[in-house]
Amino acid sequence: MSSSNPLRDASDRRLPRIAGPSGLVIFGVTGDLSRKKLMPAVYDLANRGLLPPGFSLVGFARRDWEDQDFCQVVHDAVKENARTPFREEVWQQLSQGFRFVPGTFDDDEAFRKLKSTINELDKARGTGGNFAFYLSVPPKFFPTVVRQLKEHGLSEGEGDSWRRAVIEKPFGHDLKSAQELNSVIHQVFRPADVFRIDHYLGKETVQNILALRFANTMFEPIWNRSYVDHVQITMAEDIGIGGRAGYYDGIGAARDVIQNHLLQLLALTAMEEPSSFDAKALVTEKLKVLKAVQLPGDLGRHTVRGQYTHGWQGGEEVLGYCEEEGISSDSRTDTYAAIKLSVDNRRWAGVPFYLRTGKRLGRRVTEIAVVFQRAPYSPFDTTDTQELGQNALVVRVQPDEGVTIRFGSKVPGTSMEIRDVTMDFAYGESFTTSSPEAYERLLLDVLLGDANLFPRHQEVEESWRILDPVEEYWDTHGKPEEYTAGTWGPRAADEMLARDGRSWRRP
Ligand SMILES: NC(=O)C1=CN([C@@H]2O[C@H](COP(=O)(O)OP(=O)(O)OC[C@H]3O[C@@H](n4cnc5c(N)ncnc54)[C@H](OP(=O)(O)O)[C@@H]3O)[C@@H](O)[C@H]2O)C=CC1
Ligand SMILES: O=C1O[C@H](COP(=O)(O)O)[C@@H](O)[C@H](O)[C@H]1O
Repeated sequence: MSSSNPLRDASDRRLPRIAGPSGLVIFGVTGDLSRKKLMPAVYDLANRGLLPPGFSLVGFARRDWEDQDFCQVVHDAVKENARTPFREEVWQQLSQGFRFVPGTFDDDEAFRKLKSTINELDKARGTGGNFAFYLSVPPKFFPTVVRQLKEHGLSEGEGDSWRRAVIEKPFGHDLKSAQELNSVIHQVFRPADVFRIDHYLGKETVQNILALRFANTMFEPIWNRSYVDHVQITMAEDIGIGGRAGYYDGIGAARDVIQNHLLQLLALTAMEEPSSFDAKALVTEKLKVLKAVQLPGDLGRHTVRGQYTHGWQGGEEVLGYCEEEGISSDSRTDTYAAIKLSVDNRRWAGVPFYLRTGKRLGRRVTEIAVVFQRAPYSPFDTTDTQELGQNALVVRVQPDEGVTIRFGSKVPGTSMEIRDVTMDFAYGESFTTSSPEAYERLLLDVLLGDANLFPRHQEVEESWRILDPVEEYWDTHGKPEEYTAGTWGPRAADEMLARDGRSWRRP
């Protein structure tokens, strides 16, 4: 590793791969995602020494900014949200490659300027003409931007240089639109150059599901219908929609995260062991599971959607969804969704998978709880086992990353009283290195052309196949049930599980 390159730091061995000459164009650079995640991730990658010295970043947005205004915006975003400490020498080298192109997505002149900017950067910084275009924009603009890239000769590099498209989620709003979008994108980019982002796959704890299951011997023998009672996958957020009304309204919780993040978590939890960890082997196994997923017959009893109303959170008064800026008072968008699914194969037949997500819930927590059946026979007095629940293995995806195993243990004393206890693995205690942010990992993978952690279009389409009937059912059956902000969602969600003799975990 060259000591003359301030962008490199040999101390970080967790992400040893370094991107070759390249640059990144972010469309929608003024948005929430860009500010909170993408710009800080670029800086963190540079700080860890994983970007090439001439790395370049082009922001595209409808602002009347000069390059130095853009630099200031990135600077502020980095200071606020980067994970690694601010180092002046890294910043100086990185920011020399920052350019800004003002314009809207239908502005041909702006795309011509983008092309000349990329050519200029190639000469000035040695990007090799290799550029990734990150579409961090409202999904309805994905086709327009992709077409503009083709129209202006940006989608293909010269010689052996590469051009890649990074598409945010949700990819379409149903199966049909996802297929249409796919066809537009594939008319422009080769399949290997399309990176559909699902940032949950970039999370360390999500990748660890595969390590937990397939690097160990003790879990796999009980990871099936003979031992598992049910699986609960929860993605709870305490935040509301922030300033994202334009994106969120009409999309709702199920399209926003069940179609992608939660179904990916389900696929990783339920899939068979892949023959290797390359993209093809992983997608083969994930796809088999997604194809086996079925909805219950009666969607009225086995799905629930909700919408938060005014309430209190962390001691602060918060608005109801329909009172948020940009949301109409009669919006029927779901901010909470819960769905029961089955995985109809030999391993999982009869084991329900319950998925739930919501905004303005009691706490921010994402977890996968594999809940085991009760022992078939108990030699203990029932009074002694009143506080013994079901064994469970909980993958704590965030924020308190780790794994918990819950089991019964004898309470010290002269009687045989048995109670639930937990055994915990916490990342913070077992490892001294902190996890890279998901977007950091994924951006690096894009620059390296490594598609392992990106869903393929077949997975995306299979996920829409699962969700479409639910959305159609909801469209024609009333409106979401209200829940007070700061609680754990609508009452109907508790009733849904109670009918099955189960209850949601209170993480
Ligand atoms: N925010 C998040 O936490 C996450 C977001 N995503 C995905 O990322 C994408 C972007 O989301 P997010 O950043 O939250 O959205 P925002 O609404 O915050 O940002 C959207 C961006 O697109 C620009 N834009 C919108 N309309 C136009 C237009 N007509 N012409 C030019 N620019 C336009 C906006 O520019 P302007 O400032 O001028 O309006 C802004 O830069 C979405 O696909 C979302 O699903 C995925 C995971 C997490
Ligand atoms: O994709 C999305 O994810 C975020 C939550 O991401 P996390 O990494 O903090 O769990 C969510 O807030 C947003 O609505 C959704 O689009």
